[in-house]
Amino acid sequence: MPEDCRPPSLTVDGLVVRFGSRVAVSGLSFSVRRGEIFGLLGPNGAGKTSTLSAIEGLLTPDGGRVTIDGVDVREAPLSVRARVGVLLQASSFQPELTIAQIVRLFAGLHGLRLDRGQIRARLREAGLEREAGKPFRKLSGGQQRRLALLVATAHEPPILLLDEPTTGLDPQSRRQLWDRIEARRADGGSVLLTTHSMEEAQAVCDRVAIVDLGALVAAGTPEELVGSHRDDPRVRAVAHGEVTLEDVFIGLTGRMIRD
Ligand SMILES: Nc1ncnc2c1ncn2[C@@H]1O[C@H](COP(=O)(O)OP(=O)(O)OP(=O)(O)O)[C@@H](O)[C@H]1O
Repeated sequence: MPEDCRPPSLTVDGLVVRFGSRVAVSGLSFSVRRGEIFGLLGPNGAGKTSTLSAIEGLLTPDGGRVTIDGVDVREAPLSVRARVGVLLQASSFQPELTIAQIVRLFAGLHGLRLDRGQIRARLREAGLEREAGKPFRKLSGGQQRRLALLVATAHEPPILLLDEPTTGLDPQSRRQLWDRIEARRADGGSVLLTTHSMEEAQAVCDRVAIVDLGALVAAGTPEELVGSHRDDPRVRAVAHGEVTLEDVFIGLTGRMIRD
């Protein structure tokens, strides 16, 4: 099947999320196909985390629909939990639990009983084998992120939601996480991630959506976005030379600092 004809596995259609009188997401629509890494880009407060929260069922949308393989997430929350892995912005675990205990515990929450050998194999894949007996509090930032990703994917969900997965990581840890995300794609998984890094969007995302004030501003492959906005005067005004994805992002969302 040609790549663009792959059926979407995750569809967000006219999503609205409000917090009191504040509109966090305002009629947002996009879809993520199987075997695709899709990036949600937007300034602080644009509504990215609220969108992920609505997809994973942590909050009830005030309008619109989220479907996973055609099933409305509000109608089948258990099926969503089985099909979606979530890596939050700040994942933390009980500081005194060992890494092996954490993996066993969270796999158990998904109904998986992992024996010692299976836990060891998963830790090895994540580059954490030597840390199996360490308490969580002793892990480095990169190790914590790798553990969080391992836990999020313990039940091998076909869809991954990653909220700023590489923020605060050193280049080595970041590259390793990219490799792991790309491996999920190679296995046919779908990945929706948020990022403030245009480098990351360009390096790993097949398509991106720029959102601002809860609404879609532009979507396409990073190359398409640069190509179609290269001559936009707002983009030209902020470019320092050859137009980049960051120029398009700032040109379309403005220079104003957000809260
Ligand atoms: N629990 C909440 N109560 C009230 N307002 C909220 C809540 N969560 C988010 N908001 C508001 O909703 C809007 C969207 O926030 P959201 O966290 O979704 O943005 P974001 O794009 O993820 O931002 P960032 O890049 O800073 O993480 C913001 O104006 C934020 O202040």
